[in-house]
Amino acid sequence: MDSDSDSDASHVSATPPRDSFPQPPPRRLPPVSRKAAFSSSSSTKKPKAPTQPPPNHHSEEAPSPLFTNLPFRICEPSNTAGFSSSVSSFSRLRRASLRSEEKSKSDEINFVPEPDQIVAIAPPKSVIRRKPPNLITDTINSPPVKAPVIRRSGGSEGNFVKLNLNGKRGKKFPSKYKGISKSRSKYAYRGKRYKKAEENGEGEILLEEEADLQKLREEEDNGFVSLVEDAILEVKNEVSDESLTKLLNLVYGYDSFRDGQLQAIKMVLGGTSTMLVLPTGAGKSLCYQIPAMILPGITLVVSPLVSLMIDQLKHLPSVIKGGLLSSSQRPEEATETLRKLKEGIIKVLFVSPERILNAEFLSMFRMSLTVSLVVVDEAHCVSEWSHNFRPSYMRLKASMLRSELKAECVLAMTATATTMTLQAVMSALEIPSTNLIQKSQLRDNFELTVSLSGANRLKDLLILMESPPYKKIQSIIVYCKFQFETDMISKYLRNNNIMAKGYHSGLPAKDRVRIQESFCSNKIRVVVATVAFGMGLDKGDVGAVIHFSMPGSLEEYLQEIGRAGRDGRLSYCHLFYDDTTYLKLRSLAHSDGVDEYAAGKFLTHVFSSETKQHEKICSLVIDSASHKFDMKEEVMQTILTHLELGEVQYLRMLPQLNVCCTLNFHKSSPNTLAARSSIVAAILKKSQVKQGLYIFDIPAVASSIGSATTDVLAEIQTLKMKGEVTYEMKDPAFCYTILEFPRDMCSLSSHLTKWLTEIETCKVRKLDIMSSAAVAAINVSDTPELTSGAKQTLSLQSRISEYFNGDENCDTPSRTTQNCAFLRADIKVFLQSNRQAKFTPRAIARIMHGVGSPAFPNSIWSKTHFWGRYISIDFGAIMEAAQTELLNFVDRNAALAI
Ligand SMILES: Nc1ncnc2c1ncn2[C@@H]1O[C@H](COP(=O)(O)OP(=O)(O)OP(=O)(O)O)[C@@H](O)[C@H]1O
Repeated sequence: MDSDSDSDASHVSATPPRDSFPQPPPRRLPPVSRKAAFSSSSSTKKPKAPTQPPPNHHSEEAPSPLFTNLPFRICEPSNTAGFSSSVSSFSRLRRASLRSEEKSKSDEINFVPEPDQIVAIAPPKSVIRRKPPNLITDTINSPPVKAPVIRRSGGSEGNFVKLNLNGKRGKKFPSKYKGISKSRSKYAYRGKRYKKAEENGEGEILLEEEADLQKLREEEDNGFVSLVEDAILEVKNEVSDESLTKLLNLVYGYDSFRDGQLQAIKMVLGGTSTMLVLPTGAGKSLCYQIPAMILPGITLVVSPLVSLMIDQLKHLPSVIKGGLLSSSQRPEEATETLRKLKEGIIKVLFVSPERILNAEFLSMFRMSLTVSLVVVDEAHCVSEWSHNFRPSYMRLKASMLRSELKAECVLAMTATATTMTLQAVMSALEIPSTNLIQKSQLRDNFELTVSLSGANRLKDLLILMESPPYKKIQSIIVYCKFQFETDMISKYLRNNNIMAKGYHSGLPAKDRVRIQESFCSNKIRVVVATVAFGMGLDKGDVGAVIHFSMPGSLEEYLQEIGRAGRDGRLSYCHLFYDDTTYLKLRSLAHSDGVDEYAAGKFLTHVFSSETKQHEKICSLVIDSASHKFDMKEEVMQTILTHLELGEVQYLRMLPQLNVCCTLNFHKSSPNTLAARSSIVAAILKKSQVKQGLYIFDIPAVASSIGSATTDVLAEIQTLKMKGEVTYEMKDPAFCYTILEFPRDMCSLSSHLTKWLTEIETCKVRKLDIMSSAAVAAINVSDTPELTSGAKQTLSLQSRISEYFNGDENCDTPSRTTQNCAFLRADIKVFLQSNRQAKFTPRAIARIMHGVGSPAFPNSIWSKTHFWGRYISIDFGAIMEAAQTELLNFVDRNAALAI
């Protein structure tokens, strides 16, 4: 997304259409009933108190008179019934920006979960409640007893991830255990007492006192650990509701499981691969954390974003030791984690999909480690029909997990999957349909409203935020689509005395961490963010999520509103809808599409005759290939991954590399070094010498002597350390070795194009469905018995339910038109005035939609007055018209040439 992820597509510009759509009349906004968001599992439920409405995030107030001028009106929530969810239960290829998020974060990650650094001690009673991070359910009837938890001096939390960006070690995240800070300040005070006491000659007495205290602490630590051990043993002896609830209570302080948790935990403990669909904030993490305590081997958790992994690691209870491995980690960090894994210190390992099947990782598992459970978090990423397909998730096919990791049990978890996505995920992970646990995908503590927004959306936002209930809400996220919008909106809000900060993946990691922390500690009231903010964010008291721009799909909408109301209280989600944003997003949805012609050219290059040597290391320089085939980097990567992980394994991907190296010899002569090293000899043989500098292609050198590229890199690094050489590397490239040549290149390229076109169509359909749900909510008919907020909520709830449970492929009306009288004439003029360029129908359609591509970048093509002119005409229709005009153009020129 990364999103993580979080691409926010702001690199692509699209000009607004000349003709805007006629806009439906403005509607009014909402009230709704209040209801607790979660229900606990039946077996462990305490007798429920009569249903209480969830408390609001604001104090109630009459609607502001300001609202009379608005295109919408916000009413106070009433106790209207009908809020119970009848609902059961991004396909942008966002790898580049997800990677950039991973890269930028990698330098900041410093994993230091020392064993036994934190020890929580329990009172000598049998039931201790750890501080529950979030008191969500109405099932937690009694206030948790505070455990007298003490952290050993100098220790850190069990799974604390250091992001020591401001140099204030250990102050980045608030302690999970409030008691800890108290005890720390007690010791700080004791330290002062020591100084004084030493001065008074009483030092020895105090030292004795301290030793006693230390002993007591250790005894208490051991007390808690042994209590947990006993509870684990009890579950091992008999997996029952009682034994599991006891463990839950002891470790997390919760009285009961939420709906779906107990069932999932029991299935996993029974070794049954399970697909778990629970809404955002429902507590999916607990469904692998508890089994991880009980199962004998390691629990591997595959996560799409490093930021998400850090977050999950941070939130592991201290009794579960965790670790993290990602491709963006520094080698020392990875080595340290691997050491801890080998020593059995780590019980839960978070790993990126890229790392999970890497050779070093696998060899370790084959030799000594047992995997009891593989957890596929955000499992929708496995499917190309999801809103957030990650090609690297294709590595997680059950057959590969079985053969490579000997993993028998898989737990796949998501909050947002349509029936089609679920089927694809379950089939890839070989989870039988009977092993599906699916609860409503939408929590019922949301008031969902939509209003039509015109040219002055900023003003609309301000009016909304200054009106009840938003006025009194302490914690708000405003989502927008483009990075520049985050700065613009947050500045506007600040100028209007609302404490707001912008957040997007382009910000330095340090700033992102600071903003998230300030938001979590309520120093910032509003974060204005792109999709980069939020995944996994577990801040209980976010009271409102406002969509300044519409999301690209109902899945994205659900994920983003899912940041609100995680404490179970009624929360408010408002969406500003406008046709301009819808059309811009629709155009962008076409930016990853590929024509058969381009796919064929690409495949021919990948399997070019030069590379017809098995096990030869081939490379594809990203920039030049991207320009040559007019394909974005992430699209090329998707195709290569498909060639590696599809039905036939045509190639094996190798780590990406800067392939062109320029070497300067300083001390010994090149020949002297070549006599000592076969790698240097190969370098001399394969180099072009320019002005005394040796320029060579690393994969070519490695292939010539049957070595790996990493060996060549290691050799030149060693020479550099000895002062023998200096070097520079450029041209990042995909590297691969060919395992099998396609027998029929044409059918392979047509198969690939069909697949990529289906993904493109799916993405556009998701956007149309989102738009249609928003417009339906705006147009919801007036019925006197319900307030407009309640009606809009019901309308959106039913659309969401239909979408996630029904047929996603059903026809959804598009808000684009099929043709325009001047289109073909304009394409003709465009071709005549740009005779020098070689266009494809897709390239012309992109220009007419105002979408840049590697070969036709905005920086150049946005200057033509055709740029974005036909954004409201269906992309496919423009491609067809362009195809006809291109053929006419070629015929005409051929005739002229004769
Ligand atoms: N049985 C329970 N009782 C009370 N609180 C719980 C329970 N289980 C989990 N929680 C709390 O619910 C919150 C959300 O949990 P978690 O982060 O696992 O949700 P999630 O389902 O993974 O959400 P998302 O999909 O948005 O990441 C956490 O603060 C967690 O401690």
